Amino acid sequence: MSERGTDLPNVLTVAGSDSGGGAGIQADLKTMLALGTHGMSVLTAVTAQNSLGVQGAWELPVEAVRAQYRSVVDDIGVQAVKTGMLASAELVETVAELIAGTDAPAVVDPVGVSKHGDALLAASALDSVRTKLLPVATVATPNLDEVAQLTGVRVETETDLRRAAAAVLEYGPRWVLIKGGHLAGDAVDLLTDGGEEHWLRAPRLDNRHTHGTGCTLASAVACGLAQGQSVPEAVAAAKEYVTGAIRAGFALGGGIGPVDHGWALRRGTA
Ligand SMILES: Nc1ncnc2c1ncn2[C@@H]1O[C@H](COP(=O)(O)OP(=O)(O)OP(=O)(O)O)[C@@H](O)[C@H]1O
Ligand SMILES: Cc1ncc(COP(=O)(O)O)c(N)n1
Repeated sequence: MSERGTDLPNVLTVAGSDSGGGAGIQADLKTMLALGTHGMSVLTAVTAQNSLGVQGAWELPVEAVRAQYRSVVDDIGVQAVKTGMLASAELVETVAELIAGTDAPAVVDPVGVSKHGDALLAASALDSVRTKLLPVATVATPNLDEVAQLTGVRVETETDLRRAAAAVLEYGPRWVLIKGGHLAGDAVDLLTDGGEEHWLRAPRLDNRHTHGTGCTLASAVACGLAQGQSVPEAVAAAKEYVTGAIRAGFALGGGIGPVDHGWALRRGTA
């Protein structure tokens, strides 16, 4: 491998900016750097955000999103795409159409609300997520609140994860990774394509600084796919990466601090 990293695969995030640097575009790009890929971004919205919550959010015009995407894909090329905050029905539909025309795997994190309960997607966009975005996903990565919003299935126990996965698969993603991070007990996620089932289990870490876990996990999956891993391989590696990042999460501001994206870069150098 060249020292300049010219062999790095290109990974694109289509997401919102988190001014506090813990989630959104910032989490995605840090993950992409830490996992040995070249990260690129299409900004969909700007949020004024910190460890206490989201103080404001502004969407970008559809033309600005489309132009960023075309600039990246037409010249540089992408080996994987990841989506996060898409804000409105119009943006969801635009991004779904752009992904459908791109020959690369897509990881769709159907971001609905922030950890503090701030809405990051208009209620009027849910139907577009179901019928336009989920069908173009190689892997969809909803958390339990997003599963409930999109399918009506409420998960209270690990066995409910199977029902949740089946309900999301009805909308057409090739794989679904249901994140059980909000359940009590171990942090258990279920990856399935309707045939294979992979249970991913990690001990629940007693660290309240977990801002950005979902963005980080989905970006890490996109990195693995861009590097040629299968979906189960990429998800297993991403789970290990996010678990390490939560373990190293740190206080910042007066509220919930971010996970530490750099932990894997420091592995073996301490
Ligand atoms: N306290 C914890 N200890 C270990 N793993 C956790 C913990 N909390 C979440 N996880 C894991 O982190 C990943 C992200 O899950 P989570 O359910 O938090 O997603 P999310 O709600 O989309 O994230 P976010 O709250 O950042 O939007 C999953 O693999 C989940 O199991
Ligand atoms: C721009 C943006 N995208 C996604 C999230 C979700 O992350 P979290 O649930 O950890 O707040 C966020 N807070 N902000």
